[in-house]
Amino acid sequence: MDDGPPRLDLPAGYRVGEWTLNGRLGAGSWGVVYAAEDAAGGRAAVKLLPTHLLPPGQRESMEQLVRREVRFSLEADHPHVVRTRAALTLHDPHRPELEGVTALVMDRAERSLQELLADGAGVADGAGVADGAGGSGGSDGPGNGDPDGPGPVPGAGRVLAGVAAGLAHIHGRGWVHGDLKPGNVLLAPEGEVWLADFGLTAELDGTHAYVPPLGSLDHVPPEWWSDREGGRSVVRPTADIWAFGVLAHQVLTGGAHPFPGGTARARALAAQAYARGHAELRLDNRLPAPWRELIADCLRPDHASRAALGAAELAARAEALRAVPARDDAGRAGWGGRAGRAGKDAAPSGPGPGGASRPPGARRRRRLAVLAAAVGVPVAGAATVAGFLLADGTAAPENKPEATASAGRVPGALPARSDVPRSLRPMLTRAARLCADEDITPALLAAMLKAESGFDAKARRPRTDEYGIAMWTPSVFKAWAVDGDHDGDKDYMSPPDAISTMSTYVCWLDQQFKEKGMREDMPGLLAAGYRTSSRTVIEEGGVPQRTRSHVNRVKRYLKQYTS
Ligand SMILES: Nc1ncnc2c1ncn2[C@@H]1O[C@H](COP(=O)(O)OP(=O)(O)OP(=O)(O)O)[C@@H](O)[C@H]1O
Repeated sequence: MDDGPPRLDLPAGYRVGEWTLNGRLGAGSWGVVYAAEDAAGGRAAVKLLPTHLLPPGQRESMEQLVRREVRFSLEADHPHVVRTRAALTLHDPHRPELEGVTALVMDRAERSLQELLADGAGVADGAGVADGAGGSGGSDGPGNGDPDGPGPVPGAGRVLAGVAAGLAHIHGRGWVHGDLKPGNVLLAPEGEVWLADFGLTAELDGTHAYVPPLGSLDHVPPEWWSDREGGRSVVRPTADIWAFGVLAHQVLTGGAHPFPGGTARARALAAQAYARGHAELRLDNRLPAPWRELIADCLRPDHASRAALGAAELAARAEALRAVPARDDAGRAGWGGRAGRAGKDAAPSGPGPGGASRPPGARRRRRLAVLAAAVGVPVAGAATVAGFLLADGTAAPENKPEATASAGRVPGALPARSDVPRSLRPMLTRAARLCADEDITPALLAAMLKAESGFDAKARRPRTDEYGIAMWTPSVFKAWAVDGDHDGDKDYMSPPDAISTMSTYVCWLDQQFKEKGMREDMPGLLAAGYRTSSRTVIEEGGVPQRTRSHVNRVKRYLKQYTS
């Protein structure tokens, strides 16, 4: 990163809309970012994008990028994407240099992943923005550092799971981020992980999009160098998958790039040699096996072979690995992050299938074993985004929702007599099995469906853009979609797809709330989160008033189904 030509030095106290600037946080290639506070003293960050200070030759394309950045920043809505609160155009007769500057007001992070890596290790990040830019400082690549050298960044698994979930959201919306690198991953004070910087984000037109040939040389895939049309780069979602592989390697090794070389250009050449079959992929030998497999899948040499791994599956696998110690030598695992519940159970007792470990505990053991087996193989139609998720490859007997290793009824299994349509029961059971957390039960899903649509597969509420049995908003569904009936497509009007997707989404909500210490009244929180968003529930510290009557209905039905 450099400090970019257009510098805007604004004093502390300067007002941008309702926000007061409070010192500069940093500058990227074409943006300057300031700390800011809103009228109530809330933290914010303001990014100024001063295209008009650029020479006329660059201005037009930069203006296009700024328009893109504004659009995608405002449209993205996911807990792992930085929230953009406003986009303003500045005008100040006393400061002509600000005329027409775009200001993006965002939630403020503590620092970027790049800064975290740089604190603990000599690290490679973006190497300039233009094709042909020189290298930035960086590591020499894999395996050649001190074996006791820099460890994984604190919370490596959590950070990577967050990045992958953000990416799954972006791809689910039909976009490519286009500039995934540690400098564009923000870490917030409460441990949140946010993807940021949509300057190179593009909407896919079919399978690909075109962007100016800009980006981090350390994170662009090998085909980036040759895939050009009319001076623009062809980008596909697999470019982000490659970038994730590089970034994951860096995060898990404290900064080592997966390809050898003292400069970004040299590392890029090494990646191209590998892509042409002239060199093997040699990942750092300290990586634990399941992470190594995932990174190797991300770094497959060409777009076509990489395309087997979609971002939703990537997110599911990263989520499953969040608790795997970030180094193979468990004694030294530099694991600063909080392990999730599955993490505690998955304390290593030796590598299992795919290198993952076997936890104690009957119900969870079976489920996590399935998960471990799923790691490293494509999990068609079953891998999902949420925490604690599994590939549901081991189908339970269809009409025996209660079937488990133990006798007796499982908490949350549907009673034999209830108003839940018979045809939905196996679906509900299978959907609940997608989530290994015991809060997510067939009974809870049934109660939510009844409150959402009254079990009506054709339900529609066009005014609020909600459809089908689980009342999905199509664009939101797209970001989470699961092919519940394995028919090759994901359709919010199809009950198996809608219900499986509801389960994975609710599973993820459950995890978000627990991470924030919210454990009381989980069915209420989940029903409210499903109606609004995790962020709304977390910000309001519980069930928002406006969802109370809906939530009470869900709880009433749940009581019927569990009493
Ligand atoms: N929301 C935020 N909260 C805190 N810091 C931020 C935020 N957004 C950006 N920053 C910091 O500001 C600096 C510059 O931001 P950013 O990288 O987005 O600019 P840029 O011009 O798009 O950069 P580049 O194109 O080189 O990636 C970075 O160091 C980043 O850590």
